[in-house]
Amino acid sequence: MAAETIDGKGIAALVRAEVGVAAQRLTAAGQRPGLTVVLVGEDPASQVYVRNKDRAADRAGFRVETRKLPAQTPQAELLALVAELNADEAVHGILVQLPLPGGLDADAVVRAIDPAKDVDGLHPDNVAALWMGTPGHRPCTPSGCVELLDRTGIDIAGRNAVVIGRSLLVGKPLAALLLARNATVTIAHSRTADLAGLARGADILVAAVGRAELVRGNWIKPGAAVLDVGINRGADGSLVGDVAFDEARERAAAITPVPGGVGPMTIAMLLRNTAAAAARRAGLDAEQVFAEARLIAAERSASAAGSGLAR
Ligand SMILES: NC(=O)C1=CN([C@@H]2O[C@H](COP(=O)(O)OP(=O)(O)OC[C@H]3O[C@@H](n4cnc5c(N)ncnc54)[C@H](OP(=O)(O)O)[C@@H]3O)[C@@H](O)[C@H]2O)C=CC1
Ligand SMILES: Nc1nc(=O)c2c([nH]1)NC[C@@H]1CN(c3ccc(C(=O)N[C@@H](CCC(=O)O)C(=O)O)cc3)C=[N+]21
Ligand SMILES: [Mg+2]
Repeated sequence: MAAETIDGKGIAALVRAEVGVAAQRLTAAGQRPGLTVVLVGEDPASQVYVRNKDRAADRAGFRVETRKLPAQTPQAELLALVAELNADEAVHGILVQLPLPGGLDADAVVRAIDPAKDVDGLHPDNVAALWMGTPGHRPCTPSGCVELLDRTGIDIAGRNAVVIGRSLLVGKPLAALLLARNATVTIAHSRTADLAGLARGADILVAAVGRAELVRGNWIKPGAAVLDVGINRGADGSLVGDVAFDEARERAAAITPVPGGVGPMTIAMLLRNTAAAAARRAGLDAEQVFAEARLIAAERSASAAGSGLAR
């Protein structure tokens, strides 16, 4: 039997609707959520991200801007921009697109971001908070993956999770989040022996590699949940994930497509982190703002459905 396709696009729309309600409340409290994305050079995956994020932020009622800089931008100029954004009261979230072009020191740039505005969750203070289980911004793609599992009703505790990929942006933080939810986590990478065999033990398999269709159907444990983070360009310019979708869906119980899976969730969680930063600036409890927004958003969609105006 073919797997359930996890509707990342639809679930992300729900999260964005909730964040939109929170944004109205925060705007009324004098803190309209503001997000600035810094894009240096022309990384293709970053361009997909920037395009989709602008529209989503706009619709959720955020102030959003993208600062585009040429690939030859000197380090000092990039650091000066970060300092300017740190000092700007209208900016609650700063995201510097990675990877940066050669010659720029991403580590130094990320360290320069005010941790409270580091909505990507990459500053060492936020990385430490993640592993310690204390409050801080969590990276967007990993938290989007967990949100997808939760909103699809897939259990995490006690299950074997295999995360392929160990980047600071995706693999490592996702492993930390799954561990915090009591999964038994294995992190795999380019030096892992018998990757296919390891994957076959996974109840939850995540591919965050950046190699089109690396994960084949016979790597999937029957009944597993498969999350495909990869964004690769096919020969015809289309987007392709790290999982051979048509093969994998024959064995998995649930699987995310590309596009329409993890990618839209990354954007929804970026907006949520930015709204959380605005809430804290307004002196409000972000979790409480979201809990209330969730109820209001659910009421609105129920009454829209009741009046025949389903979204
Ligand atoms: N959907 C979304 O929202 C997002 C998608 N992405 C996409 O996800 C993918 C991964 O991104 P990111 O984590 O930043 O990538 P990185 O290039 O930073 O990391 C890739 C990881 O994959 C591992 N790897 C490479 N080749 C193999 C292989 N043959 N077998 C096993 N492991 C391998 C690498 O191992 P090693 O460490 O040994 O080199 C590394 O740990 C990319 O396609 C990216 O575009 C990224 C962010 C968000
Ligand atoms: N500092 C930093 N943080 C990141 O989180 C980060 C980054 N740099 N650099 C690039 C990668 C890539 N990334 C994506 C986010 C959303 C989509 C996305 O919206 N995907 C849609 C695409 C839809 C389409 O346009 O066809 C989908 O999968 O459905 C893709 C890719 C975030 N990244
Ligand atoms: Mg996707």
